[in-house]
Amino acid sequence: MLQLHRDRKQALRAQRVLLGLVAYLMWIAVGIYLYWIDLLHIGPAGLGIYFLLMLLTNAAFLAAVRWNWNLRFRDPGMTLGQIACGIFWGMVLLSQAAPEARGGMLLVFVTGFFFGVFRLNTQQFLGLALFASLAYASLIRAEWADLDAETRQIELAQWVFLSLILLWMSFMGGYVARLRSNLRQAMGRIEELANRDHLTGTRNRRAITGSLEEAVARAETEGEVLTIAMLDLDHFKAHNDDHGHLLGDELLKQFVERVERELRADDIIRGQQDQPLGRFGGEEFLVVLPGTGLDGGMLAAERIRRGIAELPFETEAGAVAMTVSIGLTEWRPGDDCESLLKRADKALYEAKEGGRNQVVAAE
Ligand SMILES: Nc1nc2c(ncn2[C@@H]2O[C@H](COP(=O)(O)OP(=O)(O)OP(=O)(O)O)[C@@H](O)[C@H]2O)c(=O)[nH]1
Repeated sequence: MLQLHRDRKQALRAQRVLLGLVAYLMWIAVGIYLYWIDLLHIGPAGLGIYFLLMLLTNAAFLAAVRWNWNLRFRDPGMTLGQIACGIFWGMVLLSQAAPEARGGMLLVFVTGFFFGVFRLNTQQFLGLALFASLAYASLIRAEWADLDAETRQIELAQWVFLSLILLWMSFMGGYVARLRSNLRQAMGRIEELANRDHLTGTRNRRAITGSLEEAVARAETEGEVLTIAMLDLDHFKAHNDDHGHLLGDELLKQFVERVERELRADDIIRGQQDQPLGRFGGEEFLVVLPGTGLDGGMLAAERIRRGIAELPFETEAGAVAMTVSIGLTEWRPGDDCESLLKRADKALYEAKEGGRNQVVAAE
């Protein structure tokens, strides 16, 4: 597929503008055919200028997406504007066509409304339908005096049918737009569920590994520093054995809350887009700190360690003291995710061996 923009959403919008171009080309074919069978009032020069101006509006929409001017609008897809332009250009050609050609032309004309399905709600559809209906009414009104009785009847009938079809399309389009919005919400929810750890509510292994892969790629291509920390609760099995699995679960949840609080309060990490913590496995957690070197990572890890050890956790079974061991390492040239994780694991093992409740940076 033609790559129209580096940004995925903008590329989609540009594709829609090109779909609009297809509709305009279809309309141009209609114009040429009508001219050929002598059902148009304008000559080749007028027709050429008309086609050119029409295509220029389409090009303007494409340029707006290409150079991101559209992002300042509430609807960056510019759906309403594009359809309104389509209606305008449609009406211009309809006004230049012989009355007997208009019935067929209207068939092609209404297809432009399908673009509304991408974005518009029922009210906006109705607004456009009203605009098109009034435009056609004023077109007939302007020619009324020159039309014979039979043509007047036909034109009136066409206007009524056009208005009815547009009304129907407005409700249908609004319905599809609602379906689309429900679908988008459901997709968002599914994505959220796919990335959350159901017990602690923090990001799961899949999500945090995704962040790690992106950070490693940026370290490789842009030379951005990166530090990761592997966290493992100390003697967690004993807590489970002493108080039961449910209390263990409660401790894990409270642990995550505390770590997230410490990370949020950290100046180095605060500006990050994604939450840097994820549950890697049972009582093991990974913190990914892109843009942070080993010194900054050390400060963050120490802060977490202290935040866990300084106060016992309040539970139904009373206060439970917990500590955490942390293995830390910085990205080095040639590292991939696996080598980085392996080194962090090794440092974590040393922290455990060294007596737990401590942070060890990899050699
Ligand atoms: N309650 C609860 N326990 C879990 C969960 N996931 C893992 N565990 C427990 O975590 C414990 C991990 O024990 P070990 O790997 O022996 O480690 P440890 O007791 O923390 O000891 P060190 O890591 O050496 O300090 C096991 O008892 C697991 O059953 C969970 O989701 N909920």
